[in-house]
Amino acid sequence: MSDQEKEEIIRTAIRAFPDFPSPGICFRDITPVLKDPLAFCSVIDLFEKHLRANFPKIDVIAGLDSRGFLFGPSLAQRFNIGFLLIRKKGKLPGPTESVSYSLEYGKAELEMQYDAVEPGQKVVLIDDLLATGGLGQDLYFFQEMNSNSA
Ligand SMILES: O=P(O)(O)OC[C@H]1O[C@H](OP(=O)(O)OP(=O)(O)O)[C@H](O)[C@@H]1O
Ligand SMILES: Nc1ncnc2[nH]cnc12
Repeated sequence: MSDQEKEEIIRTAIRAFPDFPSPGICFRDITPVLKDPLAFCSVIDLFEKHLRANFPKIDVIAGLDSRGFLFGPSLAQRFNIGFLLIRKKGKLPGPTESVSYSLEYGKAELEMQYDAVEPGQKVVLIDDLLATGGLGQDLYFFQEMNSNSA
């Protein structure tokens, strides 16, 4: 199957819900992608292809709470590398680093364990969608921890 066909399967599966969770927001619902093995596999295939083409060295896949957790582990398996959790505040034990950011609706704070990444490791952040790009701040989060974000 071509990449274009995979993209079409994914695009068709994602549903749009206007005015959810508040007026003016068009919510993109990925749950049908998870229900359909072909759509889910297409997502992982395209992520993998993109990463292999653009990043020669990847040490860790990091998933953003919570929808990044749905795709990250399957992708990490493709590369035979580890997966780490970046969680909403207060969920991870031990020393953590945190960052606050604004979302399309509301604000949030993310945390990761201080020893989750070794200095110099190349980390790929995985999530389901970009709305305002507020999560781009996570790049600074990783830089602060002496890592390199791909
Ligand atoms: O581009 P942005 O404005 O940063 O928004 C995108 C982020 O918002 C959603 O997560 P949310 O915080 O709603 O959490 P959830 O995955 O637990 O629903 C989505 O899964 C992305 O992580
Ligand atoms: N428009 C949107 N659809 C789905 N999830 C979101 N998270 C933030 N904005 C979103």
